[in-house]
Amino acid sequence: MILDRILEHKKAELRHKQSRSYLADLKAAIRDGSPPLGFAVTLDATRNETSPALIAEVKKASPSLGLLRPEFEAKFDHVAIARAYHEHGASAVSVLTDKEFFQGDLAYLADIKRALPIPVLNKEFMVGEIQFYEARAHGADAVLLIVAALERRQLIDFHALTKELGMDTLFETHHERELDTVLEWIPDARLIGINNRDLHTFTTDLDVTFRLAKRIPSDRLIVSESGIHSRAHVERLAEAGIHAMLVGEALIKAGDIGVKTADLLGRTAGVRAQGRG
Ligand SMILES: O=P(O)(O)OC[C@@H](O)[C@@H](O)c1c[nH]c2ccccc12
Repeated sequence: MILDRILEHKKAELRHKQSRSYLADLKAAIRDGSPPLGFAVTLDATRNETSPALIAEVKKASPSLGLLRPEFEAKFDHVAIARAYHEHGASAVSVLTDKEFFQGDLAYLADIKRALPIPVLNKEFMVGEIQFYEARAHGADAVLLIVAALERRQLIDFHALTKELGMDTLFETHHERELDTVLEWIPDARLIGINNRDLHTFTTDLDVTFRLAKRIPSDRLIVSESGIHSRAHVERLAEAGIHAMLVGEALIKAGDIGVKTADLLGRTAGVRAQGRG
């Protein structure tokens, strides 16, 4: 399936990054950069009864759809997109940095971090330690660990490294057994992601969130990921007590990204947003 292909490619990519001087450069950049913002804390503080906190994703392409908008071929203004998210109520931004399958870039992460005061998640396929230094050096406040992609030992060690670097970990699950692995082996896992997308078929189903959420202790923050397209979806998530939601496609493909952001959150876009392209 696609995840296996991506992981294979990611490991090959990492083999070219294993020089001591690269790690030393990243550590120096981390030392000279600003400290991370609290990702989980921000989500918790900005959610309300009618809407989970929004993590809005800067996503240029996906393996199933290719470019999400044809005009991205000529111009992809990642900072303008992130700014629209922020101005219309997103609590945090997720930035895809994988080049091969999502046409992302670590530079997008750094640019967005510099431009905005809200926390950023580095959306990557983490398979080696160097990537955590890269994430932090480019401004990440949180990273994603995909439970289906990692051994138990890696989950534990990568989470420890993430914490050491001052970032938060979002654990992504899709099946009961993956969720149980996290709950059993990572006692301090605060942010639990439930990916509604089946990586074999690419179909999304919000019921995955409702099913898995029942097993999650109430002291955790639940993040519903993928396939969230309408205000009706968001209301169902809010009713189920879901704390946060990760949305890419629906926002990126909207005629007006800012208006769609506000719409998902049940707000009307402000005057500042009107008349924008
Ligand atoms: O574009 P969507 O359906 O709103 O989904 C966003 C996000 O959940 C999705 O991009 C995603 C979830 N987990 C991932 C892991 C890697 C890459 C991408 C993802």
